[in-house]
Amino acid sequence: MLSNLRIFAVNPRKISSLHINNMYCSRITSSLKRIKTHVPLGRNYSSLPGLIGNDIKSLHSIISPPVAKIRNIGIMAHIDAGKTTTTERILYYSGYTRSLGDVDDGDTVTDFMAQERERGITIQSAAVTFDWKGYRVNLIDTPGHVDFTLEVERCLRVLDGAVAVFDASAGVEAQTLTVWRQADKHQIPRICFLNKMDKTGASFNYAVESIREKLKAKPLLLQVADLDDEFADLVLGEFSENFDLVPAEKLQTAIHRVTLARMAVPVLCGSALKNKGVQPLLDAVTMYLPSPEERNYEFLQWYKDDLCALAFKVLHDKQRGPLVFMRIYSGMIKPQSAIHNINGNCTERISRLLLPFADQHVEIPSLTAGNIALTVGLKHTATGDTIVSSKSSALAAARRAGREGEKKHEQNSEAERLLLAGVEIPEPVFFCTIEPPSVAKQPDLDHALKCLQREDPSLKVKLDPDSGQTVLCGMGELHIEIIHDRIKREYGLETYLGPLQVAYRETILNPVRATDTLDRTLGDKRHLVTVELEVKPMETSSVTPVIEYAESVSEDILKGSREAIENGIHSACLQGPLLGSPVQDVAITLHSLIIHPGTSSTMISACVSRCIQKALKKADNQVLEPLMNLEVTVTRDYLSPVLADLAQRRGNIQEIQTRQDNRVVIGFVPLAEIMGYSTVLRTLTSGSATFALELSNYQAMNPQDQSTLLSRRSGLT
Ligand SMILES: Nc1nc2c(ncn2[C@@H]2O[C@H](COP(=O)(O)OP(=O)(O)OP(=O)(O)O)[C@@H](O)[C@H]2O)c(=O)[nH]1
Repeated sequence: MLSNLRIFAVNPRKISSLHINNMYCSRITSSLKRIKTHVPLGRNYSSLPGLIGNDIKSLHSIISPPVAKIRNIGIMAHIDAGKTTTTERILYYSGYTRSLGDVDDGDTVTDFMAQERERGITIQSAAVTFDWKGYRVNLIDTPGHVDFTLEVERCLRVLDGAVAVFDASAGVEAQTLTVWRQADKHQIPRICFLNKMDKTGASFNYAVESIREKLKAKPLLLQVADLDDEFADLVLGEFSENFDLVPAEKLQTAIHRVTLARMAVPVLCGSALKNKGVQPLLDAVTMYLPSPEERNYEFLQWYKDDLCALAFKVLHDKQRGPLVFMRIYSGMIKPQSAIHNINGNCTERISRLLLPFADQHVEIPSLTAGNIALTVGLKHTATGDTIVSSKSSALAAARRAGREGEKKHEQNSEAERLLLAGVEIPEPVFFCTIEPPSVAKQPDLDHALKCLQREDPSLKVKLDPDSGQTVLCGMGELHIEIIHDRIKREYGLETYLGPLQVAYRETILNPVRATDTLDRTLGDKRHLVTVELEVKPMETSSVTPVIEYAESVSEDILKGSREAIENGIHSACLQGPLLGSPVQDVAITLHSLIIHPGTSSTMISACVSRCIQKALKKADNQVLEPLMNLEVTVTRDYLSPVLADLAQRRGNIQEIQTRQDNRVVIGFVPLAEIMGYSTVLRTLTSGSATFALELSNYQAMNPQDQSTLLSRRSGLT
């Protein structure tokens, strides 16, 4: 409840004694209902924001503000914590929208994709640029649903700071932990916003404790006293003598420093829905989160003043073609100029340069380091590519990086270190076939899938070698559903999806040796290869096979045929003998390879591949299935039916926590058993429970479950 808000008073002129890790909190006993809000609560948000017209304040004339005044910020949280609502309020208070969008009414600015408006969830992150008290803030709204984790990772890579939004009645939830870990990985300074303080069951103390315990972070409790005049008077009057006098800017600088060093996280609270605490949050963003020049990006020294940027998002626009969002780390981008893509090793031309404002874009003449730009005209750049001004500039940077690497005895290749993204693309866990309405439409479907893959590297598309059908592989049911929907809406193609299937893997339990000979004459050429190799199980998990060469295999043979051998190994491991699933956790040792002169590399690959397939068939095989971390939040009354249902789904319950009046069931469950769980859970609990799922690992199926699965697949049951 708002009346239970705990507030730390910061006097803008004088500040009370400061013990950063043990800040004073005071309870406001008076209801904050008396606070006057200056926000009209009308829902008549005028459809799309445009820069001309009354709804949107025009952008400041400064296109590239001083870098110290830039904040590249992301908002991250568990699903439904209120990121989108908070973003809408931020846009309202920063002056860019005249009325408030509402996720429940489906008229928010940042959730501009049709599906987002209908489903009320954030799917694609949209960059929004606005100004606040002389600062330029580039804000990226990131999705909370686990199916879109990669979107979050990608966005975190280009941020200098983040706001973690929590539902104050739930504290730290499953997905908060995931995004928190991701932010740790990218060393992002953060502030916390405890949202939904108006909700029954909201507890400031509980949420702060969960930040301390589950995230292992040190919360700094802050709230500016100007939310409530009466409270401010108390602090400035009666209580002021209790505190040492510390100038406000000294306090701010100290908080800024500890936030930047990630020694602690400032915590603010409020209610985005009820328009409470949003301006202080914006102040905190500008005061405590770092500017781009305060982040220590090691690679900047290699580029000096040359352009270095990261393409972190690609969108396809029907009229303008691919739009590429870029974070500029150094140098400048101009329209009508060429850029070099290090990943693709290609040079292409930017035709236009835009400043992103949700789904509206302002044309600009140039943009400098620290900013987020939107470029038009790049046809080959994909999400995650590193962009520089020219090939020679990349070479110069590589030389500098090489020198630096030598000093530090680093092993990485120069080119590798120049690539900025470093975002791991998780392996998809679901797949299904997709078919166009007619064979004639197959090229259109291929085009749509190619465009969607450039936008979303977690979407994989394969061809089923047996049926020739196109197969979609994705991160979850929702992910595949959204892709299907987008093909229909954005590319006008009505496609048919086959049943959703779990992506299993396979491995072997014992080492096996095999030999094979391929002898084929094509035209007047004889191709003859003999190979002997061993496939053995590995203790450590590795998605790709570990390849070893016995000493008996001569250097000469390897020099000419290494690529062909390894291609053969990789292609053989894509299809295991049990289910045709990828084979993992294996090491392959090549013992001998005899090649008749003139044998083509395709034949060498084919022979190696066939030999591995033979070995895999001889081994004892094991199916590995994706195991999910599951967290179900349910009221006490419904706990028993939820547990009984999970037991039938091969669920393994680890812990049942108490969270206010709710019970939180934490455990593991095989993905195959949890398909369509949202509908089941809704029915079981009359819609009162929520759940979060995340891939934990691949685990060996027990013999009975494995044989049931194999019989089902072969049509015997
Ligand atoms: N009571 C209360 N409800 C809120 C508050 N902020 C948001 N909500 C509600 O919480 C629900 C989720 O809000 P969103 O803003 O869509 O949350 P989100 O984190 O962006 O959700 P995803 O994009 O799906 O991850 C909506 O029904 C909002 O109206 C708040 O301060 N108080």
